[in-house]
Amino acid sequence: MSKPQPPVQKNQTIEVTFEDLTHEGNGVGKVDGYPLFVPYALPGETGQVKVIKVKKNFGFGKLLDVEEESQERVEPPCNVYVQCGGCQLQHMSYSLQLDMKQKQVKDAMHKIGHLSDVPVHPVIGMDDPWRYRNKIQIPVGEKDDGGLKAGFYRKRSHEIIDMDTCIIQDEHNDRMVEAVRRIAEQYGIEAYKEEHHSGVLRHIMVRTGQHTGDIMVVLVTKTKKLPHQDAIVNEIRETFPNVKSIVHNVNSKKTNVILGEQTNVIWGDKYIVDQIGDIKFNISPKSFYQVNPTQTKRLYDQALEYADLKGHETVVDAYCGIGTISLFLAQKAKRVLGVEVVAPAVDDAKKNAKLNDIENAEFYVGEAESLLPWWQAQGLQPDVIVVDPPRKGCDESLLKAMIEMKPEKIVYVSCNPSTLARDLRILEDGGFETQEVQPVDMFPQTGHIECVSQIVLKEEAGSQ
Ligand SMILES: C[S@@+](CC[C@H](N)C(=O)[O-])C[C@H]1O[C@@H](n2cnc3c(N)ncnc32)[C@H](O)[C@@H]1O
Repeated sequence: MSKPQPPVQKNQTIEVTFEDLTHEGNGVGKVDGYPLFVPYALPGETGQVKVIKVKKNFGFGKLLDVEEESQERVEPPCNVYVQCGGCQLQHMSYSLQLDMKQKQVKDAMHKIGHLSDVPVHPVIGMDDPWRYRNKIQIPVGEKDDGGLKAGFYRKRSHEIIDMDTCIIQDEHNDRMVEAVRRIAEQYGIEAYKEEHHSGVLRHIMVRTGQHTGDIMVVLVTKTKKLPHQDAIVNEIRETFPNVKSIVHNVNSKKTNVILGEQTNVIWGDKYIVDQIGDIKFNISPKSFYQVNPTQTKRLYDQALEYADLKGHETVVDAYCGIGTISLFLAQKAKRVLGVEVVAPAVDDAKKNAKLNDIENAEFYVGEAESLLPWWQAQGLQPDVIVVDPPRKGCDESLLKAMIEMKPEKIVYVSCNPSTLARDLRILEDGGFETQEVQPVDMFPQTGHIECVSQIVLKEEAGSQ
C-alpha cells in the first residue's frame, strides 16, 4: 500500500486557521490533520498561506494575509523586526508571550520528563519588557557607498541589516555602537569582509552596568593593530565621559566566534562593575554575565528561596561563572564551593568575593562533571547543590555524582526546558523529587525562557 501523500503542495496558496504556537512562536494550523508551521501567525487567526516546504509529516508556510486577526496581535515596534533574526515574538502581546513560555515548560515536563504533576508556575515577566539587554555584540560591514554599517544578520544569512537602534538593548549600548561606527568611519577604518577574510573591524561589543552606569566597549579587529587607536580612544572618551573601559580584541581566525584570544585594554579599567541586589560584580570582556539584571535578581531570589538556607549549610554552586549565584548563597550559608570551567571567570569570582568582603566562598577551575565526583570521593557532603549549566544541560557523570552525594536539596537553574526536563527525570529516578518549576522571562520578545526548580531528596533515599 502506498503511503498517503501530504494534502498540500509546494507553492500552493491555501486558507489556514491557526490553533496553536510552536516553542519558537510560529503559528500551527492543520490542513486535513497535516500541520503547517507559519511564522507570524497567531492562534485564533485565519489567513492565506503560501506553502514553502512540504515534508512527510509536516510543512512550512509563509503568511500572505490575515483575514481574521487575533486580539493578541500587536504592531511590532521595531522597524527591522521581520528582516532581523534577533527577536521572534514582537508581533504578539506580552501576556501571550508569557503564556506561550509557560506552556513550553509544561510541555517539556510532560513529554520529556514525564513529570506532568509537577507545578509549573506562571512566568515571572517584566513590567517593561524592552531595553533590558546590558550587552550587545554587533557585526560591522560596508555600505554600498563605502561607509560603515552595524547591525544584526538577516535571518538565516550573514547579510548585515543596517540599524540605528535595537529596542531590546539598553540605550547606552545603542548610542555607543552608533558613536563607534561613526568614529571608525571618520578615520577610514575598513569593515571586515567575511567572504574574503579581509579588512579590519569585525564586531563592536558594548556592556553597560545598568546599576552603576559603567560602560565597556570592545572593538574586535582581524588585524593585530587597531589603526588610529589613540585618536579613536580620545573620541570615544569625549563622546561618552562615563566610559570606564576601552578594549581592543584581536580575532584573526575564519570563525563565527566573536572574540579572539588576544585582549588588550587600551584605555581605562580591566573591568566594569555592576550590582545585583547588594552584591557588586567585576565583569571582564570575556566573562559570562546575565544579560538581563532586573530579571536575574528575581531568578536568584527564587533560587535562594528554593535553597532555603539556615546558615549551617555547605553549598556547591556548579557552573558558577563569575560567582554571581555563589555570592548570594554565601550570605546565607556556612560555606560555598563554586566550580567553573573558564579560568578567567574563576579569577573574577575570587575578586568578586573580596570586593564584597565575602570570606566563606571558594572557587575552583574545572569541569563540574569531573570535580564533583572527585569531591564526592574525598567525602564532601553538600547540603544543597545549585546547578546552572549551559543549554546542553548537566553531564551524566555530574548527575550521577549528585545522586550519590544525596544533598537535601538541588536547585536547578536552566535556560533550556528540554534538557532541564531530561535531567529532572534522571534525578527523580535517582531518589529525588521535583517540587516545582518557576519560569522567569529573562529574554522578552525572543523565544527563550529561563527556569529555576526545586528538587528535594526523598526521605527513603536519604535514609539508605
Ligand atoms: C548559564 S552560565 C551560568 C553562570 C552563572 N551561574 C551566572 O548566573 O552568571 C553557565 C556557565 O557554565 C560554564 N561551564 C560550561 N561548561 C562547564 C563545565 N563542564 N563545567 C563547569 N562550568 C562549565 C560556562 O563557562 C558558564 O560560565
